[in-house]
Amino acid sequence: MQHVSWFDARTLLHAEGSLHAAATERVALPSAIGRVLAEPLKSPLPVPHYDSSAMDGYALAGRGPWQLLASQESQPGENVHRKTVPLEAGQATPILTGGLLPPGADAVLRLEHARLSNDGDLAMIEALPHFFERSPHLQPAVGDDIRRAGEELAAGATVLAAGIRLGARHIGSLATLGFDSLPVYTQPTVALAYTGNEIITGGLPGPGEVRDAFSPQFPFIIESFGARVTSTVRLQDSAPNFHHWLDHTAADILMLTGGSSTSDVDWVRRVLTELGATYIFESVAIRPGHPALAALLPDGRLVLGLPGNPLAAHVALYSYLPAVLAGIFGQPLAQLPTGTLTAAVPGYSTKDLRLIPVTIEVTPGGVHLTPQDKTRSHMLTGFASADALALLPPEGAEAEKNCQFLGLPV
Ligand SMILES: Nc1nc2c(c(=O)[nH]1)N[C@H]1C(S)=C(S)[C@@H](COP(=O)(O)OP(=O)(O)OC[C@H]3O[C@@H](n4cnc5c(N)ncnc54)[C@H](O)[C@@H]3O)O[C@H]1N2
Ligand code: MOO
Repeated sequence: MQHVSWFDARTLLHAEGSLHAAATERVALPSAIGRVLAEPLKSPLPVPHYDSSAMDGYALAGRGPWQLLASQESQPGENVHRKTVPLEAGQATPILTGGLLPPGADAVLRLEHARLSNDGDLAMIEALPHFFERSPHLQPAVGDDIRRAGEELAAGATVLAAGIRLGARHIGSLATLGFDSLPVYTQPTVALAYTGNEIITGGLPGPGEVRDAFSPQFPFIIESFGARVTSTVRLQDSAPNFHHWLDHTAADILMLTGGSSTSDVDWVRRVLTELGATYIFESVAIRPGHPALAALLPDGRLVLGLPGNPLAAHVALYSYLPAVLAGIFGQPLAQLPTGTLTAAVPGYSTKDLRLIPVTIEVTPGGVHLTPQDKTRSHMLTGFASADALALLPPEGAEAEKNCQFLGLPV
């Protein structure tokens, strides 16, 4: 029986994942959200990539007043941002925010800081002096309201490191740099099987029946970790059903809920043994969630068995799948942050590490973890509003104790 610590379970799975590094593919920008970047990205352009105006107003050359050169006629729908006329000292031309700075221009005067006048046939423009009381000539200084090419980033600068998980905000920034597609790791595939003949999927459960606490959200959680759920089935509890599912399901990771404990009706271990699976671990020294298992089938597919008790299953899902995926994506196993408990947690009867749902509050004084109640293995109401799982010793902990925690990002 390979009974391991929670830390060892994660380290073993991370190491196993590292042996199955994901392949790389290119995907269009919007499809890259949530994917893991496979190569570092360098900016193909300086940012901004051209000198432009930061405001609507007038591009100026030299000191004013300025002769206003009319902008060229434009057609409806035409991109006037590209249209410009070269300026000589003493000349100005209208410009829009983001418009290409004309050759010769050295500042921009905002529309609302300008006064138009006529000098004979010439249209003239001056700066309203009270807006420029701190400038030596009561007018814009060289560079005012100009965005210079490259002031944000030089061309070739690294913008993102390989291995980061791409969020929606990364995509906006990469679009401005001109990327159309990105190199990302392929998503490991996960097949899910839910067991439990007592489980029903809708309506009010009667005595001896239980509403399914996994299928409505497990695929979402798994995909938010960066994997792709390729199939889900509901297995009637039986060895032949499980055997058939393992034999006929193609996925990198086969994840089963329930049927993990050691009683006679639990056939999971029996079938795994029949199929010649090698255990990575058979149980973990934690509460809740000790009957979780991980095994390798002879063809390399990974089987993760999550306990049936709902909180135990969630604890196992958040503890182990991200560890495997980090290995597959070439990422280190995440370091666990620490925080202090705001209340004592009483001791427990076993010698196992406990993972207790907590809410997190961050103050200038530090990270505070408030233990939830209603957190026994079959309970989800405390976990539902928790932000993290605090790692606590079996003997419990006093308030103010510092402890590690595993974040619950989804
Ligand atoms: N004699 C022992 N009994 C149990 C032990 C033990 O060590 N000795 N361990 C207990 C612990 S701890 C856990 S956790 C469970 C693990 O049980 P299984 O993984 O075999 O899961 P089941 O027996 O199928 O179900 C347990 C429990 O969870 C409910 N369940 C299952 N699936 C769902 C679902 N999709 N949604 C909501 N609830 C679900 C199921 O109805 C049972 O109540 O074993 C303990 N027993
Ligand atoms: O360890 Mo069980 O998984 O307490 O619920």
